[in-house]
Amino acid sequence: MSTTITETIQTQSDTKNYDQYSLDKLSPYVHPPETKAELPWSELVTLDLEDYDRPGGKDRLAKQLEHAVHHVGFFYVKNFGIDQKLVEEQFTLAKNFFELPVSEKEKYEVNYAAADYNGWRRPGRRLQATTRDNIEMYNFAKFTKDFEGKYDHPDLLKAHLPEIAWFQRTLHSNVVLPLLRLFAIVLQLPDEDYLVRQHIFEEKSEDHFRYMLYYPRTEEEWVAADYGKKGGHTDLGTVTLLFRQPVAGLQILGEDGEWTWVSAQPGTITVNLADTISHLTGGWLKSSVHRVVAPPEDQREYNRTGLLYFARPHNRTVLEPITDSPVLEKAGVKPRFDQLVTMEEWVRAKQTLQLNPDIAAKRYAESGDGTVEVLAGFRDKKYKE
Ligand SMILES: O=C(O)CCC(=O)C(=O)O
Ligand SMILES: [Fe+2]
Repeated sequence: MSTTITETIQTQSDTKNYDQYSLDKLSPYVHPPETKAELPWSELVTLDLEDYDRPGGKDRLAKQLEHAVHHVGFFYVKNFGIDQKLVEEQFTLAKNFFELPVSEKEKYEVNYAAADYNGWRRPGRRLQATTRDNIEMYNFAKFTKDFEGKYDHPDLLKAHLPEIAWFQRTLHSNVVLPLLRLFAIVLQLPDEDYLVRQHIFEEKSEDHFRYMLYYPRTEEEWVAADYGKKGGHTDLGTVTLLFRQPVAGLQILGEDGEWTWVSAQPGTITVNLADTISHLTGGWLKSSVHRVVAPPEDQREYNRTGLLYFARPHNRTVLEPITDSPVLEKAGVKPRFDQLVTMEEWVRAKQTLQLNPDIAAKRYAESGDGTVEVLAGFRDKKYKE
């Protein structure tokens, strides 16, 4: 089934001559140098996914995760079965995409009003303190039958859709699904595949793969943006995968109320748990608050390029706490909504706020207490510092 889609994409690509976009003709992405600054780094565990298929490996990894998923919400994975060269190629595609003229990129612009994330999101739509954001993105929906023909792409990316589709699908099978089995083991679910079955790649869900770019700012601009310190948020899906890149900026809010910096461990993906997995466990699995702040001074001049994958359950999933987990039962977790809510409703509600800053600002102003009701009694809050 998967190959059919990939083959279709391949056939579509082949009807046109995309020679000029072959990787050897693109300007290669080069990682900026690492910072020499001494920063308070987060202490995160690293899961070696090579251990997953060895005897006893899953239990060992689940043990290693126990604290991280309940108290921290962030960890690294390594040895996830994607050649580093293919990762570098995705960075190169991202770089070359962002270098296209605006007149080309805006043909693929996100439909903000429809709360549709996929496509190109232009920088500067969101207010950050007293200035505009410096972030540009391009999101790819899953390459599955539900989205076939729905989104067009610039030729540069069309020339590489088979690789992009493969990359996205492989992240799902090599990282997301194994992690969901490990979470099930941590929760002591009788069925290790319980969460996996809510995340079947071929079924309709809003997972997406993203190229992201943070533009450098002058000192004046950083002052106006409050150094990004007010950008604390949680992500809306199941887990977010963030490829290693060296420009520091990502910070996590710890249980002690202190922000620490996520470091760039070569060959890793940084994983954070997000809202949906938290909803499914009544908050027991931690959707961690994080933000991206001004890089240390020796890295301020560089573009900060990101490759991310956002995993989400099927749209029809009901976001109630799982009932057959002894761990959740013992903790006495409660539903986080005051009525039954599906993933589709949750995505629309939270994405409407994320994509339409004016609507979000108005609703925060109306509530007056720094929080906003996203859906059915569940509230998000603004982090001031
Ligand atoms: O770029 C990063 O390091 C994190 C980005 C992020 O938090 C997000 O896109 O939700
Ligand atoms: Fe985030």
